[in-house]
Amino acid sequence: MGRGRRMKKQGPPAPLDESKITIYKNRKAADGDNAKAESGKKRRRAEVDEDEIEVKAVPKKKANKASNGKVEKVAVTKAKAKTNTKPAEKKSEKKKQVFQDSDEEEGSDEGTWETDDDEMLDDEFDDLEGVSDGSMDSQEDEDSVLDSDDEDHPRETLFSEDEDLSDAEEKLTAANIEGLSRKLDEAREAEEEEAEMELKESAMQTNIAGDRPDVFADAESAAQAGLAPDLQLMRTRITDTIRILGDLKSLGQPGKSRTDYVDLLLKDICTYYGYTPFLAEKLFNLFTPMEAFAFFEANETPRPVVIRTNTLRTNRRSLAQALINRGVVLEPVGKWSKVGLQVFESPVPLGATPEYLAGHYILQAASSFLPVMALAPQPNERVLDMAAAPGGKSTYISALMRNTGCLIANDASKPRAKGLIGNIHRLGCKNTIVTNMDARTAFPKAMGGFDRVLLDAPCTGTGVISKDPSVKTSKNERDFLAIPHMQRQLLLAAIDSVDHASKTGGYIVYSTCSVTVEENEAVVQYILRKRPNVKIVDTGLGDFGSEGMTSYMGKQFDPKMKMTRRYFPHRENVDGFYVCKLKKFGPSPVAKSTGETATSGEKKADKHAASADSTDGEMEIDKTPLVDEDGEMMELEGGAFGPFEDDEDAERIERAERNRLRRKGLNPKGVLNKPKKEEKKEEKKAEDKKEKEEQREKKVEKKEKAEKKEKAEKKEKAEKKEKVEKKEKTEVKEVKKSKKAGSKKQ
Ligand SMILES: C[S@@+](CC[C@H](N)C(=O)[O-])C[C@H]1O[C@@H](n2cnc3c(N)ncnc32)[C@H](O)[C@@H]1O
Repeated sequence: MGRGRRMKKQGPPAPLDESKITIYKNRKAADGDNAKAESGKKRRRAEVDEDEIEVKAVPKKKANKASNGKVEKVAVTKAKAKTNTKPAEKKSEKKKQVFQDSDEEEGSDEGTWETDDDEMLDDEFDDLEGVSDGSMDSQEDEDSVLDSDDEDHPRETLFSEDEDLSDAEEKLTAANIEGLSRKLDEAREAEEEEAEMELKESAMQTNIAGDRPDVFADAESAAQAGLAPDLQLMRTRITDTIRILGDLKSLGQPGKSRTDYVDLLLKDICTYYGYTPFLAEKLFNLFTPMEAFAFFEANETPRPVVIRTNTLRTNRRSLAQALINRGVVLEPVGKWSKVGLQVFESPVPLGATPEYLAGHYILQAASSFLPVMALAPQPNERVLDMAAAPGGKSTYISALMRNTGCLIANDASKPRAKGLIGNIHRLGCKNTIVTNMDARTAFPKAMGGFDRVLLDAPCTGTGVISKDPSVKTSKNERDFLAIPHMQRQLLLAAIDSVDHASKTGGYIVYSTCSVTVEENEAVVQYILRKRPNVKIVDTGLGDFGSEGMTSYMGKQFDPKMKMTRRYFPHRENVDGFYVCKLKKFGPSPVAKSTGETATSGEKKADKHAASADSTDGEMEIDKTPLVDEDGEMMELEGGAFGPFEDDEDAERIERAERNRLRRKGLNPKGVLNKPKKEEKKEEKKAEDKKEKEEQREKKVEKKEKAEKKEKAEKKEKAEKKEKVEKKEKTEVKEVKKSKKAGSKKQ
């Protein structure tokens, strides 16, 4: 799992600039060499002291030999060979067994491990405290993660009391300062050298040294040649175009506008990375050209493998110790979490170890810890996880609640709900009830009054393209209308299911694994308008991640949108994610037609509001100004940003559908009307069929009745006949008897 060794530590990034991109490329080019060099290096291994958990550095081979009695061959994934490797080829680098998807796995039942509960729980709750304190890790030098120089960074400290490697690695002592600075100098020199080489190389390829690069001529000649695109040249053109866009005045061709360059860049991005023009543009618009490039690049590499310690069964130190004993190379995921472990290398499949089967951990992307940390569920609360399968977040919630109170883990998909049940059993969550309902209509009708609700909404998945590259081509205009529509309905139901008077909570966390504004800030903006009884509050996730957007493409959002958090693969080296925390401070508004007032009982009001809003969107909103807990007027409308109306949505969806058909070369009228005619025909057919069936049923009934009657008549006849025969027989007998008696007398 050499690739794991190359993985960047998860944490805030260094600022992006052009040189960063060059470095990025160099790093890739150098990966091959580095990987080789590294395989020869000493590897991290550990031995665990009986009393104290200590991780000691042992040469890899030696450690393996010690544990297995022979030298194990440690798989080293080949680093990407060249910077110009086609992304599709890069992806063919299949994940190893160790990357098994926890979604699929239904675990065995509870294990028999006994752990020190207090210790585990303290560990976990320290974590939350740390989060709300806002103490976040700063970006750590990649080298500090990848290199395990035994002398400079004694591994004893890895899982020592504070459970954090980074502290130990960052600590300078008189003894190691010289070694450390020499190492840094060497690394910088090597990097500079490589950057220079790279520049020379790319200048040679395009003959642009010192000139205004003519990327258009380059593209044209490539098109004229009629050959398959040269990906190496295309990549160079992409970086050149980005460079030109950064200084159009001095680098741009006369007569060419910014739009011309952006169009060319988007075209190249579509070809190079394999996106549809629609999605490429949508994602490109989120960033500066240079950052967009970094984002598209990051989508081509897998994120680090992370496991979450299940504190209901063990603690992170014990788990790390057990896995290290199996030859797994790992380290804490970062200061921001005390339950996450980043796995660099594993000779055993992580989804099949005895610890896994005993429910000591779950394979879970680091970013998906964040919504649960923001939710901060407390022991003895009533919590709802609206879209819970396969249960990564539900099981974490349950652990934070220390298996007390009650967690409703709901999912609309039955097969996925089965996987959820499996994980809940394996991880030993005893405070959890699984339900299988459409949350849009089920909550709060079926259940309400929760202290906290998590809505980890179904989304387009633009944050997890590295895991599911099909998103690049499968998500269209229609999806970006229909999915946000569903997200809004779900979020309204989530809000209405919360008890605003909860003594401990009253919070809703909304999250998606998508980076688009339509699914994130725009959804939140919509519900702020529809539910003036909620406000955005701090997620408690500190500085990790970036602020939510307060404006986008000329639209303004609520200024508090800044408090929501965004995470990106190229910035934090985690899956793309969005987290928003809301506080409900009053009952949900009610429909005026009912004459019900907001004071007539919150649960009743919420229930009504949800059913009205979630189903038909016809509800009238009580616009009575609301003040927040501090007596301040709420900012509700989010400036110039227009409302999202359901009717408008329907129209947009129809328009998108018409465009889709036109693009396919079909006549929308013909196609869209056809189903209506066919629908009528079908309806008629169905009616006829039903009628026929009814007639047939009647016939059968009649027949059955006739048969019954006939049977009864036959029976009656037979009985009568029998009676007559019996009577005749007795008469004959009597006659005979009397005859006999007469003859005796004579
Ligand atoms: C992003 S996934 C949830 C992942 C989950 N929170 C976890 O951490 O494992 C979204 C889930 O929403 C479910 N879903 C989709 N529509 C739903 C609805 N109307 N009501 C409830 N669940 C829904 C899907 O079946 C899917 O499992």
